[in-house]
Amino acid sequence: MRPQTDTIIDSKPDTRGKVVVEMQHVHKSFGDRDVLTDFNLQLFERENLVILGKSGSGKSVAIKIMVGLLKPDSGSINVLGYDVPNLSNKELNELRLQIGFSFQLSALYDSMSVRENLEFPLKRNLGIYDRQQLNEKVMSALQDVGLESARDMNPAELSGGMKKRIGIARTLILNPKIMLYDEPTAGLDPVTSGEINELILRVRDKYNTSSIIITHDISCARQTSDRIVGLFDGRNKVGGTFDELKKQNAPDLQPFFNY
Ligand SMILES: Nc1ncnc2c1ncn2[C@@H]1O[C@H](COP(=O)(O)OP(=O)(O)OP(=O)(O)O)[C@@H](O)[C@H]1O
Repeated sequence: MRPQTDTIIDSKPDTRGKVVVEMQHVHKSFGDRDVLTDFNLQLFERENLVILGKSGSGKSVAIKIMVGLLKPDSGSINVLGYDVPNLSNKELNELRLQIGFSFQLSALYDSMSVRENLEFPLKRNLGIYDRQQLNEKVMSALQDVGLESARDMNPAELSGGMKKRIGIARTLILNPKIMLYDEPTAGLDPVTSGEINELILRVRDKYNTSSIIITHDISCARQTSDRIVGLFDGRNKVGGTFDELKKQNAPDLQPFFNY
């Protein structure tokens, strides 16, 4: 079923794979604050979908509902075939193992080296303790993000861009089917932001992942997106490719494009 948005332009419907995430008519309030009023989203296999919206528009709330960290007041959420609001804790854990969450602040453990940070999810989530297997997986993840040389460094020695890359490597190491990037370029200079954006594209191409990228950075949206959904007033009001949205000149998007 197509999402109910104000303006959806469907540029290449026939080339899309199967739907991996579907959120329909999702409502969420905190007290008397309505954050999501009728939020709809479809994410297709091997698609980079950007959710664009200003600060406080509910992007993170939408993602937390998607992975079962928050319960919606109403609406349906299906992720990789799981009916998210009705999952047991065991099923939720099963689902979350297939989703990689790249946090805004990288969330690396300062007391651990880069190598130890990357080994941590392998040990905790997959029960891998074999030294050779750990070494191979760590090196492969570091190669993916172009930072083999940082293996024995501590997070404090890394630049902001390097931290983001290691954060992405730590997420990729579990081979997720879906990647969630929360403000991947926040706090980075334009050159480093461009490198992170390229990495996001490489991850899609190499691993065939589907990704949701939450951002208010229009350059990030332009570079990384196959499709963009604009979240305004609690709803996904506009959708389409970057060029389609630019042409459309929707009032809600003007502050982003005119930035
Ligand atoms: N657990 C919570 N309890 C109460 N209010 C919340 C909670 N989580 C989010 N909110 C509110 O929901 C609104 C949307 O927050 P959200 O974090 O989703 O915004 P965002 O679009 O991700 O913004 P940003 O780009 O600044 O991260 C905000 O007004 C926030 O205060």
